[in-house]
Amino acid sequence: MKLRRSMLFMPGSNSAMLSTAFVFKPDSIMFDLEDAVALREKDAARILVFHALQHPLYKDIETVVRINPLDTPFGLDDLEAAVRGGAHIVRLPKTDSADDVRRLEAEIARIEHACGREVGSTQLMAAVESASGVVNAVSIATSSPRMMGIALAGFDYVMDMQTERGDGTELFYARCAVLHAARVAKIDAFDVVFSDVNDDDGFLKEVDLIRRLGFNGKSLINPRQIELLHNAYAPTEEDVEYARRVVAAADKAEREGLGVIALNGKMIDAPIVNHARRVIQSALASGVRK
Ligand SMILES: CC(=O)SCCNC(=O)CCNC(=O)[C@H](O)C(C)(C)COP(=O)(O)OP(=O)(O)OC[C@H]1O[C@@H](n2cnc3c(N)ncnc32)[C@H](O)[C@@H]1OP(=O)(O)O
Ligand SMILES: O=C([O-])CC(=O)C(=O)O
Ligand SMILES: [Mg+2]
Repeated sequence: MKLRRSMLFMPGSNSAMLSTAFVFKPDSIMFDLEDAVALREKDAARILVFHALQHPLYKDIETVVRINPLDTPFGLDDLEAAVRGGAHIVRLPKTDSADDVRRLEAEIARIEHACGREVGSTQLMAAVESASGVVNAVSIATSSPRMMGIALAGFDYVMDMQTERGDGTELFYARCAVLHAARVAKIDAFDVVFSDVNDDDGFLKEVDLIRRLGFNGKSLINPRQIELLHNAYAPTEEDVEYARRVVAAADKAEREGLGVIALNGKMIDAPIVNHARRVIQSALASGVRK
């Protein structure tokens, strides 16, 4: 089971962070060339990220580069650096339509071919940050076999919607739309950045909501959020114990040729057994909640 709970952003211009970030062990690390990088640092950041991608310290971790959109003066140069540097995933911000992804895909294939990287090996994800992006989420998510994920980017999205971040009501439709698009396309879904790095309670409340909705994980901005997120996503010992009993009861029922059965008065059928197997797999991959 490939876990993608935490995708840690870091400004591509920050050489101190680039040289230490791998120690925090997020599931994926995201070098940002877009909004975390000042205009006059764009070129320097691109070179730093190109070198960081090839450093042996990053060889065991999934790497993502958030490029600038292709209609900016930086987008294509960013893409060259990301693909030639060997990024596993390119994240396209401010994706409004499937055409944005298709244009990116064509450029990636050209660069892979030119630099001798296997054509098709660079994966893609799209961040939707506007009403158009959210409304087009299904066509964006299904736009390319390279797509591995779709993310909701809350800050630009609430601006486009002429509102602001609040208790989550303002994101409810967008979260559901992005999540459904991901499940239609069979790719991963990532929730928004939580910006107050000192508010653990607020962060955990948001994580509880998005975990129950079904998101694979979240974009993060600070290493202190990683452990909190991973722990909240791990199943509890009771969940695992119950899942084991469900699977054992289902296996016994199958040997005896029975279909639906009951365990402690609760119906056990195929979806419930599948869920139980998933809980066990996820405990094997992430451990149990502390
Ligand atoms: C709307 C958007 O587009 S969001 C996406 C773009 N934004 C970003 O990439 C922001 C990334 N995050 C950051 O820059 C920072 O975490 C901030 C500015 C939010 C907070 O900074 P600080 O208050 O200094 O964080 P904090 O005190 O927790 O830092 C502790 C250590 O972790 C490091 N650190 C902090 N954030 C990160 C990060 N995202 N990646 C790697 N290392 C980090 C710091 O360098 C510091 O290291 P040190 O102890 O060796 O000096
Ligand atoms: O992509 C993200 O998660 C962060 C971002 O740009 C936004 O919220 O506007
Ligand atoms: Mg944004």
